[in-house]
Amino acid sequence: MTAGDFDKYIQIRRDLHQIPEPGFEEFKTQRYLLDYIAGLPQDRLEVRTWRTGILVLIRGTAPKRRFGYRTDMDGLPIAEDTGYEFKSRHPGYMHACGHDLHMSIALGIVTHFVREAMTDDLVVLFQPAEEGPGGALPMLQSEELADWMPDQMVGLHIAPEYPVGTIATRPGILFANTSELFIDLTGTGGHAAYPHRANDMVVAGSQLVGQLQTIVARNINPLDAAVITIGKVESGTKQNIIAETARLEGTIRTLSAETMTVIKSRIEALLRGIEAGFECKAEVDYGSNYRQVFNEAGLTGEFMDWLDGRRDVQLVECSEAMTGEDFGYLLERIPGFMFWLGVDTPYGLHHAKFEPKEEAIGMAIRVMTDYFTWKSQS
Ligand SMILES: CC(=O)N[C@@H](CCC[C@H](N)C(=O)O)C(=O)O
Repeated sequence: MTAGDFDKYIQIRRDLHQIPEPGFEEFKTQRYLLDYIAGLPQDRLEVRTWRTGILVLIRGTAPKRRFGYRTDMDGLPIAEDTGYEFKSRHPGYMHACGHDLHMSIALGIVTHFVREAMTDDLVVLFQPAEEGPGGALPMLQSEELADWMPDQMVGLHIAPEYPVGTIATRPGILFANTSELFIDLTGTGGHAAYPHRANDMVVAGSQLVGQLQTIVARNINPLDAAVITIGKVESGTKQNIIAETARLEGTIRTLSAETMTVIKSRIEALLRGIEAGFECKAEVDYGSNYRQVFNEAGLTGEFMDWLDGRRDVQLVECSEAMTGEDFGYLLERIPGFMFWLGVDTPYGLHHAKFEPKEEAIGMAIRVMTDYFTWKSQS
């Protein structure tokens, strides 16, 4: 592939960047991807859709194995604040987690192997709803994937903190276990001047936010990493009305499944305390839960050794991160690994000013196509 070809994938990323959509509503994104794939030589290609996702099988010349590669597709509810000319055209939505780059890289991989067939088969999964409620598990369980199940799975995620050219990964756990967290408090609303006749859920909710932060600080071994973040609080309608309800929305992250259980039981204990203390009702819903991303040691070690010989890659053996990824479900069933791809930007994932360096797209396509070709020959 030439540098000119890589420019095409930058344009694709920019097109996709303009149409970020919520999980399982990636209709325009799916249409864009299907139109692109329809324009490729079709002789080795089979395409299936599953909800808003796509599965692409590229038949090898004499397949003995089936490799798998996965990209996510959805955007985030963030009002974009970049300086891009190709800003999101969907108000309040943005590709702020790199899924536009991920998809463009996946199209580059598909394009390469329909033109230059490898011996083995390759299945490329365009998976919806990574940010929630999670597309990986139902896609894994789908009829569409059942007879195309790969023997090995690879995925990447862009990393703002590393320079372009860097690949960071590790054998074992890479990303945390996650659980969403939705708490609803219900009390009694009323006039702001008569607090004694009401039961104020702004006060109960505020106390609860503080109490939740004591779980990681006071109930979890400091050597066992865990996070509770409340990212959204909703309560009240007007400054002189006592709020009847409060809703807290957040996420829990842990490096072990046991710690997740401990945190959930502590949350429930605190909710019983809030109910007793504020004479209100407290309900919790854990939304979607993702398994840890656990890199299979043999394949990850082999990939890292292979990368070590490349002059265009700076390999980093990184620490675990408290990010989550439903790719963990794929790795629970199929051996494989995920890695971070450096995109060098001062603003982190999920930030409105997030501007990843696009040169990483070509680099990732080159590394992944070389890797699958090498694996297919080994
Ligand atoms: C890579 C990344 O940023 N992934 C998300 C996954 C979110 C899972 C779920 N909706 C939750 O919030 O728990 C992340 O926030 O780590």
